Amino acid sequence: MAPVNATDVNGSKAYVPVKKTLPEVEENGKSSKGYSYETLVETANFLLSRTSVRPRIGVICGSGMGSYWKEGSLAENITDPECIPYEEIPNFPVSTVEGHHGRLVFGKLEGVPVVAMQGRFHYYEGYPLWKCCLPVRVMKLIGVQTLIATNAAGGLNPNYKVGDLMIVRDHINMMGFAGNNPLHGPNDERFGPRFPPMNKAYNLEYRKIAKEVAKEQGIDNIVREGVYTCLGGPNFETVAELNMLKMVGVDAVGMSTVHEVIIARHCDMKVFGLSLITNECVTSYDHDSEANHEEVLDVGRMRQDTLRQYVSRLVQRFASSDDASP
Ligand SMILES: O=P(O)(O)O[C@@H]1C[C@H](O)[C@@H](CO)O1
Ligand SMILES: Nc1nc2[nH]cnc2c(=O)[nH]1
Repeated sequence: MAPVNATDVNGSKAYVPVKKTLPEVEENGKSSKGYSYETLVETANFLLSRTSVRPRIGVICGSGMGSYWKEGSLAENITDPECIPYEEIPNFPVSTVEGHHGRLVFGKLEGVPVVAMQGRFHYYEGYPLWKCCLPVRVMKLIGVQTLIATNAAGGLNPNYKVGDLMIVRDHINMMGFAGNNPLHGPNDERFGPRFPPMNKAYNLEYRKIAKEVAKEQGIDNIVREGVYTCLGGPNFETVAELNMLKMVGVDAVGMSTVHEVIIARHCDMKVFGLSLITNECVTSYDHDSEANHEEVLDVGRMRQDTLRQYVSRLVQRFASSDDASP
């Protein structure tokens, strides 16, 4: 495009667009569009060299599931644990959320080899989406085939109560509507296709198993199934935003998971999503309460035994179901 004339019709200086190519932001020599396949292989090889467990299932422990505290949480229940702090893992981001553990725990849950992320990376911490999801690709490279992504979320469905669990049936990628997608940028076919489908994001068989296990454990009265959405955070939502989300069919609102699931499905991992409803979304101006992070953590602590027992059994049942399938 030719530069516009520097003098506008009134004789004053007009804006002159300068044609320049913005450099790709480099961080430690890595492109802003994501680390290369080879770089992530380096990270995966580091983890394989530091651990003896070879997990097929990866669990992301959300805010309601012991990413903040130790005693009684799922990750603390892993037997023969091999723990690696994020700071020691090449190319890994570090958790900036105060109190988050920030480590990978390799070991066994009900005899099944797993790796758990104790502390995840959120967009609101300042990481681009691709970086928030980097651990999912690393999991894939070390042999993980199933991702269990858990989160804390606000309950928007009026039938939901604080302390309920929601099996994620589907998600709405709100941030993606604005063009912010973890797959944005060049595609490496070694991870997956340029245009991955997303209509079977949350594995149907796992969802059936999760309902069966809820019955067996006598918690089916608190286990729901619904649609999750992620907003960038860190602020909680306005009344108007929540009413809009309700209208489009959202049952629970959080600040994670959706982009991790997109990356997992892109590289053909099977996915199960679970939300802990930690607060009621306020959809009326007459309502006095306000969402807050302390409540999220308190409800997580209150439900930690139930969650630990439920997710541990799910791991065991998903593994047997995978073994049985051709
Ligand atoms: O990591 P998750 O998605 O469980 O954490 C949610 C979102 C925010 O980090 C936090 C808000 O309290 O809970
Ligand atoms: N965006 C969002 N994230 C949450 N995490 C826990 N509760 C909430 C909530 O109400 N909104």
